[in-house]
Amino acid sequence: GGNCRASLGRIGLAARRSAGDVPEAVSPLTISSYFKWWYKKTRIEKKSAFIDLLCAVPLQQIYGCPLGGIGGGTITRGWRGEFCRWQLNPGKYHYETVITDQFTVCLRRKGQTVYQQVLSVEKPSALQGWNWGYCGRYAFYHALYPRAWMVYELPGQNVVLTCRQISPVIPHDYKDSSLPVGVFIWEVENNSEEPVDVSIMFTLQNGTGTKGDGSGGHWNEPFALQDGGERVTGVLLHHCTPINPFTFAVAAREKAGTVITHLTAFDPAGSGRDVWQDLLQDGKLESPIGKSKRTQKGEVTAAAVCASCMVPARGHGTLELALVWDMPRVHFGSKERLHLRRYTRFFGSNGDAAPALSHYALTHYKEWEKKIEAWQKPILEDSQLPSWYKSALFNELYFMTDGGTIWLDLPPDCLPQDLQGPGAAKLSHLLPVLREYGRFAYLEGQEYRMYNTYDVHFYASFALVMLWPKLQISLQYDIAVTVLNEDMQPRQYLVCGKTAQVKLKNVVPHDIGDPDDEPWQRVNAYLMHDTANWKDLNLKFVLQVYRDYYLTHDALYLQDMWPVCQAVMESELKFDTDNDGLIENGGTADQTYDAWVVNGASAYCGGLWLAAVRMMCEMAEVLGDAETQQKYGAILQKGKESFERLLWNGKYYNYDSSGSSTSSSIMSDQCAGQWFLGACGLDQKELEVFPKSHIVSALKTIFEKNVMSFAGGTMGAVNGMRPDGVPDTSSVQSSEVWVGVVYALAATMIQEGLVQEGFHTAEGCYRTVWENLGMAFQTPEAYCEKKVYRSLAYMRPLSIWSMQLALESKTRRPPSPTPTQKNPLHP
Ligand SMILES: C[C@H](CCC(=O)O)[C@H]1CC[C@H]2[C@@H]3CC[C@@H]4C[C@H](O[C@@H]5O[C@H](CO)[C@@H](O)[C@H](O)[C@H]5O)CC[C@]4(C)[C@H]3CC[C@]12C
Repeated sequence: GGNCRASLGRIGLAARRSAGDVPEAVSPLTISSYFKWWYKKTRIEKKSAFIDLLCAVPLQQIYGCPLGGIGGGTITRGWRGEFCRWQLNPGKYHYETVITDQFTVCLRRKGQTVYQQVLSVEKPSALQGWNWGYCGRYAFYHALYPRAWMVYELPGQNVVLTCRQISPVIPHDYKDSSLPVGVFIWEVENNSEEPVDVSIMFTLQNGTGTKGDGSGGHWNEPFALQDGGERVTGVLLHHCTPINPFTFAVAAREKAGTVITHLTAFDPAGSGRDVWQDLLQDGKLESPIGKSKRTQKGEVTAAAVCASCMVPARGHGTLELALVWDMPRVHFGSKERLHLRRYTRFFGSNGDAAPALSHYALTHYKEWEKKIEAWQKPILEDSQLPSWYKSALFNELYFMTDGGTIWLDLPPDCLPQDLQGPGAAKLSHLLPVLREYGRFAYLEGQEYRMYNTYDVHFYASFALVMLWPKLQISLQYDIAVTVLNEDMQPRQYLVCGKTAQVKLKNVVPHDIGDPDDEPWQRVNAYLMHDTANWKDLNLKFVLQVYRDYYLTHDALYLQDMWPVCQAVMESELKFDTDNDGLIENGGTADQTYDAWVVNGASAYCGGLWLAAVRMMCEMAEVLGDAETQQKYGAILQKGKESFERLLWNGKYYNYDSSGSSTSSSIMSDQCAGQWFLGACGLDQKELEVFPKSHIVSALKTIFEKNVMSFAGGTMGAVNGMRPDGVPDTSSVQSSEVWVGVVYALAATMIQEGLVQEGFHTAEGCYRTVWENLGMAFQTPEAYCEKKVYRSLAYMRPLSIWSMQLALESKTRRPPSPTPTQKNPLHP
């Protein structure tokens, strides 16, 4: 994708667009209120903006598979092996390649070093004494998250190195998946006729490439930990940062025939000649004992660990290294509360866990590999599935950890009121769930710094509920609490300019807060619109509650969520202003398409509404609440009729019923309600909400117009298409493709039997993002036909897991809840 580098632009206030491209809807008034807000935030308060439209992160087409489990921080490596994207402070990203962080190989034959090379194609100005510039033609990179493989064919040496990078991201595992570790397993293949001594040296700089690396006070020490007959040694790199101090460990497993040596500290700002010569001499490092001195202000330091073994002629050897980071206690940006990461439950919170974590990682990675293989194998070996889909399905999962993700542990003595105010006391299983499984949050996007943005999580939630269902349940409990609470603080919203309170009671929040503030304590970091008026958020809560119950059979969860569902549906009912059983949009961009105005009855929100009403009936039946069942049953009858009358045009559902010049646009997401109904088995004939023939006709129209008549059918589905086959350019977002929406659309197509169409539609997005735009491991929210994109590394594309659910359901429908599970109140 390198050829796109210069020509890609961004959508937003800083977009490199010609003036003529700016949609009429972008009012100068809002732009000026954003600018005023931005100025106050960044220049006066000296904080960073939750969405910075004026200083966007530059696009770098360099990323590969990240390291680390869920919610302990992540370190992303590039596909050329560099350590280049850092998220150690929760939710805060730092994009910097730290050139010292490298693997170097040394080969020795007959007691002489014959080859010593940094395994990097770079030729940096730093560390001039090292042999840089490995020829990229001899290196190969493969990633299948959470694993990656780097193969190096050492030129002229008859030796092949394969590094397996593994992170403990294991479905249904709530312990090892939380660990802030990654391992590098180096397989050495000696294809020559003589033995060779092989050393792999791992060098790591203290810090993450920020100014803080030189803030002084950092220091290193060697360590060794023997437990259960296994010995792991390495170097600890301590960081004395004022906020969120942490320790790295670079470690290796000692075993018969393997020698581990180290250098406690070296100067990465110098030539690096001492380290190089040390290794060159005998393939080992000096291994001094004792701690290093603390760094002075302005000084940086680094450490090295080297694993060596002899590989016989035509033989094979293995060297096992690990990188661990221990930042157990974290403050968010407000610094108001101290939080413990999930893994502290197993490894303690004193900040001295790096040796134990290293030992655990190096003695458990084989188990992790087995579990990951057992999970991925049936999909990888399914010859019916195309290769691109296998890559997309697993690799898009990078966002589960690299979405600024945080996974916290709650202290056992935590009280409901410690959590989030009065709402907490009303949910009987809130505390047990959060105490057992912790608290989970991930960003809307690396560039959109809001946790658990709920209208978007609706799409991504399939990945969470299918792979870590307890985290989805925990997240839902957190949302439920905020529904019951309010925040009466007034504030001005940037788009409409009006002042209103931050959070109303009985409505679902937009997000759970900004990690640069105090998430959970202060929700709704988003201040573009007052989302109390959004039409989709409440419905998306109800839809997820039933979907989660259908997939998990968790009756206690259903029971706890039921009053909350009733409360948000009551709030939503006021949007049915003409009492026709269908809600109306308010003539603003009052839903997830937050720059695309919608007025009156709409396919998107109206469809979500009917699906939610249908699910209310289902839940009422399960819970034996006849009155509520009857109430929503009557609304459903009336609403279905209104929906068809107001929106069905014989081929598809109109965008909205306002009769505006774009009312008849074809929206790619018009079947979102059906998507959820189908995923929960509520689409059978006698239960159907939308006539099957209408859904199939709508999907076929979307395929013909939004997919095949857009970019030659090769870029997925444009959000809005005019019936004459020209994209709807009435708003910024109608002419965008949203990757996560496309994967959801593909899932809906599969559910409805349009399997070929579904795969073709989704393939367009995968190939555009991962191949043509070079945006591997940073899938954006949106792109346009002509080289414009928006919001890199985004949550919504995790919706690809709904394609997998649709495929699995076709062969094996999840068993229906048993009668007892179905009706916990009236067994
Ligand atoms: C201020 C402009 C004019 C508004 C008016 O006068 O009516 C706005 C027009 C376009 C807006 C930008 C559109 C893209 C971004 C959207 C982002 O919101 C998040 O994005 C998701 C949609 O991609 C949404 O589902 C999620 O809930 C939101 O958190 C906010 C920043 C935008 C750059 C937005 C900024 C205002 C406009 C320029």
